[in-house]
Amino acid sequence: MTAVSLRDVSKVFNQGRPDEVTALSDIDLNIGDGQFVSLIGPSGCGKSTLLRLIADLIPATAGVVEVAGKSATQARLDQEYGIAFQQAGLFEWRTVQRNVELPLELRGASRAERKARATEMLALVGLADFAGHYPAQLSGGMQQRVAIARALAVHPPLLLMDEPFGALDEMTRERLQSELLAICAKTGTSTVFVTHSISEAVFLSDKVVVMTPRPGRITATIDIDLPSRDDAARQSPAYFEAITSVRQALRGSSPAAATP
Ligand SMILES: Nc1ncnc2c1ncn2[C@@H]1O[C@H](COP(=O)(O)OP(=O)(O)OP(=O)(O)O)[C@@H](O)[C@H]1O
Repeated sequence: MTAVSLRDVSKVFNQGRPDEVTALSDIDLNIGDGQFVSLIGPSGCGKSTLLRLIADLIPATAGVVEVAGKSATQARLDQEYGIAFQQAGLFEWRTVQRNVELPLELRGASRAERKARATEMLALVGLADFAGHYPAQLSGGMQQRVAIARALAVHPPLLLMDEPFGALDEMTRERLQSELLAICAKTGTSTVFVTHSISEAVFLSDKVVVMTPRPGRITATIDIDLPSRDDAARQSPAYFEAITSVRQALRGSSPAAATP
């Protein structure tokens, strides 16, 4: 089945006003079940807007957005996806455990079910021993792992992530990338991942979608085929070749490259 499908989608902000912005134009994108897809492109090319359309946080101006074969609105109501942003966005006054329980509370899950699921998710992200801590007592990387656990707590088939590792140091980032891949493989979750990092996109993805600004469009879709997704993969010729392909696609799409 198709996890996400966008057909001929556009998004115009402030339509009809002097400050009108066409953030996205002619977007066609299909993401298969279990696929990991990254969106990459220069600032302002509409990556976050695309993610927000899929999440039904904002409506499309034209075109069709479907998640798990349903309208984006229905998919949101059915909690078909979890979201994690650059800021972990945890509630400071709730313990780690109770942060992860939140989406289950919103769904009306029983106390026992919430506790069991949160415990399972915290074990999955390696934070079983921190359930009783408060967010301020955790490092940035640990807070991101709590945010991922929370996003996955309702076992959504789809995970939407907007630069979740952007604020982390390189070593923590690489470790969380590997952990995320392991979690997605274990749970069969499809993922849409926004990043500014070419190497991050290549390491994580089955498919890298390259976007260009003004108006935001998709200019290339690059399939990534690495022999493995472990640390050795970061040294493989296939990894460096894929990085070059994405870099070239980005150069081709940058305004500077169009200047004679
Ligand atoms: N709520 C809004 N109202 C008006 N314009 C908006 C709004 N949200 C985004 N835009 C505009 O839409 C365009 C795309 O923005 P978006 O945040 O999706 O880009 P991005 O690729 O995620 O950028 P970055 O990499 O800097 O995060 C930009 O020109 C932005 O100014």
